[in-house]
Amino acid sequence: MKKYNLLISDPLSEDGMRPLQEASHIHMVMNLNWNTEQLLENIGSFDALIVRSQTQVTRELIERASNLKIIGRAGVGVDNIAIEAATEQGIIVVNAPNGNTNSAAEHTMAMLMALARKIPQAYLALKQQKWDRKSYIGVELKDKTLGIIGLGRIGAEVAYRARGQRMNVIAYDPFLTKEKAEKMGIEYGSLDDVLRIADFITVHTPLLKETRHLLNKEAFHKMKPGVQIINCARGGIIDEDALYDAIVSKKVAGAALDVLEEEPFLNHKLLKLNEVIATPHLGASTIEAQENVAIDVSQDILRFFNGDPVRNPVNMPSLDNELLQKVEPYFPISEKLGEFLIYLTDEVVEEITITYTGDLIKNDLSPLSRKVVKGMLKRHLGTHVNEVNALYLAKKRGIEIHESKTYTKKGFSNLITVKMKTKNGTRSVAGTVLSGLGPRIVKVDHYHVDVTPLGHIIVIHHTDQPGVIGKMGSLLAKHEVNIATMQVDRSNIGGDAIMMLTVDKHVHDQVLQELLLFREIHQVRIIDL
Ligand SMILES: NC(=O)c1ccc[n+]([C@@H]2O[C@H](COP(=O)([O-])OP(=O)(O)OC[C@H]3O[C@@H](n4cnc5c(N)ncnc54)[C@H](O)[C@@H]3O)[C@@H](O)[C@H]2O)c1
Ligand SMILES: O=C(O)[C@H](O)COP(=O)(O)O
Repeated sequence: MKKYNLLISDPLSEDGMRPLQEASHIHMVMNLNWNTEQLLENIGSFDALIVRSQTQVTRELIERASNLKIIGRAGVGVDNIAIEAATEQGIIVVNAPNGNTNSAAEHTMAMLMALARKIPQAYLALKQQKWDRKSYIGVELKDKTLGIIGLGRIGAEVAYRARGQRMNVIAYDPFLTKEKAEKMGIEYGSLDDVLRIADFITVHTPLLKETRHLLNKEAFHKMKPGVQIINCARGGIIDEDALYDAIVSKKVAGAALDVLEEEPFLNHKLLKLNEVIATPHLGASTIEAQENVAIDVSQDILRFFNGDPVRNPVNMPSLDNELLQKVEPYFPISEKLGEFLIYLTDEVVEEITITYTGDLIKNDLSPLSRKVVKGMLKRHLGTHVNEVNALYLAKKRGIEIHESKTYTKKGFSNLITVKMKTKNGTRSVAGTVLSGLGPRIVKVDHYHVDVTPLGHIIVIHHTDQPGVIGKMGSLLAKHEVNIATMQVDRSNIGGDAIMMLTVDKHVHDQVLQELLLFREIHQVRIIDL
């Protein structure tokens, strides 16, 4: 049995990793002390890598990772992973988005309360033998307004907890509707509303181009005097210079920070301000969260190496069980349609249109489209192409991919038609899965056929006239090529026709050349699927 080498480069829960430890086909190496150079030097021998937020999985590291197939992030944020580079290399990235939600929300509440009551500052004074009750007068949370920017998993949990503290909550999230806010018992607002109204502002967005420095000089300017800020999401969402100035100018009364732009942060100027309290990125650091994320990521790594679809892909569409059950039977035919079609041309492919017809169209069919494109590219790019990088590789080669859906049924409960445009015209192939019989190619261009897409296939375009089949049969017999099945269709009597043969062995070029010597035969394609 093939053994896969797995590197774990950040501290993870041992209990959570047990499924991987017990898997006989996984060889786990835990190395928490490698510096960047050592990582670069050694990454080439690993099939899988698991990290938290500490290891920087840069483009350079990914480009050195010639055997890497999967990167697991035991947590939510993937801003330490060069996702684009991973996608280009066909490396799947998975994360564990649900396991630390609760802990991060609880940490946010702990920071909110500690900030409001100046607990860390008072504790520090006590440790320094100072009994000072005047300097640490706080504020109540009850009836204050908490502004939440980013109402995803953690933001929503924070909202529920803040309501429990009898706070008013106003939230901004591009996906938040008035109805949803009402249902949650909170107010829905724009970003400006949140900045203007809130007494405390907590951010819970990912770090993206759009969220970098979301709280900047202008944003602080719009806030209420005396506002307090919490960041238990990602360093970089807040412009740290702007926050520093806003605190020094007394516009902002305090800030609680679990994360900063550069970590570890020991000598940051913000930490020198009395108004700032901080923790060293501890939002997910609970026994429960660490066990949860380690289990989730381990299971996805195992699923991947067992050939099963992963649950939490970051650079591919995710497939829940319900969707998987519907689309999985169509995986083989989708890939074979792509593989088959590419044999029909010697020209550069400019455009691919994948049309889905039938019951399946209510679902996200992009996993099938990825299979089609993978099948097409595989012939020329080999095993390097997979479901992760197929669309990227097609785009890089200037191939436009279109997907369309139509309800109109044409005799099959579901039909997938793939059309390929080259400078010489278009060719197409359609396929389905027949109940109890499996995948079938049912149409090539406008001809109807019924062929299992497997093994060696000869596609012959010819003129419909007596004797062609006989001549062709004798020629194949002369070369000891046994015909397994044969399909014929034509445009009209005496017009253009197609013959599709499945044969028992690979057909050599010599046979193809001899077939083309027959006047009635216009084109021959030898296909090995
Ligand atoms: N401190 C920690 O240890 C810790 C632990 C867990 C998660 N996190 C971080 O917390 C953040 C949130 O995690 P999550 O699991 O809730 O993610 P999530 O994807 O469930 O939620 C993020 C939300 O932000 C919203 N959003 C995106 N752009 C926005 C914008 N410009 N303005 C307002 N909202 C926007 C999204 O619509 C989404 O609803 C992430 O940055 C994650 O990395 C930190
Ligand atoms: O995004 C996350 O999941 C958190 O920031 C946790 O990061 P960590 O795994 O390094 O604690």
